[in-house]
Amino acid sequence: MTEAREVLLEAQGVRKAYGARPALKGVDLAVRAGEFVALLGPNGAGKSTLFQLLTGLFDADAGELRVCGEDMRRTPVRALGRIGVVFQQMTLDLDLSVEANLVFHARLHGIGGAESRVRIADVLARVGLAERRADRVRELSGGNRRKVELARALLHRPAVLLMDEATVGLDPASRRHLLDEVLALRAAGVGVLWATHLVDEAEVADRVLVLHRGELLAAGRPAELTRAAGCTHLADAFLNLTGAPQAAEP
Ligand SMILES: Nc1ncnc2c1ncn2[C@@H]1O[C@H](COP(=O)(O)OP(=O)(O)OP(=O)(O)O)[C@@H](O)[C@H]1O
Repeated sequence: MTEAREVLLEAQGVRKAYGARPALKGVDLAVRAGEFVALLGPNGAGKSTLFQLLTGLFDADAGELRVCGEDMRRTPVRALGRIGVVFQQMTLDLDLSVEANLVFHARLHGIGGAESRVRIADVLARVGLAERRADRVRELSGGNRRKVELARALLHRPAVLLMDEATVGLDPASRRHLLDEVLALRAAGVGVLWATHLVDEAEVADRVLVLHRGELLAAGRPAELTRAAGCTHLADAFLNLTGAPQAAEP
């Protein structure tokens, strides 16, 4: 059924090398409206490199990237305007209030005045932080800081949400909360690409893409991937495919 939905994010033949060392060796992927896709790979697989290309931080050596049909090379501003992103490293100003961090981001997207106030109230309510809007980010727990980053990523109403190892450093309950918040966005038609090295996060995805050493080794629903590898658990299938031991949960 998801196959009939609009493709929001598309990569075709994407390659990237750092000097002589290839980081992505020709990656094809698609994320559709309302679909949660896990990009599962061990350390060094190329997940962050792919995210840096998808967020326009640098160009691919070859291949194409499109967001809502907008080519990342030809119309980068329009393509980037449809993306929301939470990077692996936190990028909030700890000494500003939750609200001030969001106002700054709203202005970057040309959203000001009453519209900005309405949207900030909306996104903070969505992540359960309406009561914390005046608090400095420094006073928030790690889990709530991540939720502020999620709220910020949603402020300009992106079609696609990119989450790069967003649960790193969070305790199990906070990880689960953040994951649930993002899974709930599917109902609004948001497409999500969720990069992780944790198999349990990939188990709840609509589709899993296994990335290893710059190559996609497998793609499919978690149960399909598990069956195709002749395993009963996705963790074993991942281990078979990549040879990498599953990282311990934080
Ligand atoms: N700036 C860089 N210069 C040189 N090599 C790099 C650079 N960034 C990444 N690499 C290399 O490219 C490969 C892919 O790295 P990348 O960070 O994209 O993987 P990852 O899946 O995000 O891993 P991790 O989970 O450890 O961040 C690795 O071999 C890495 O050492």
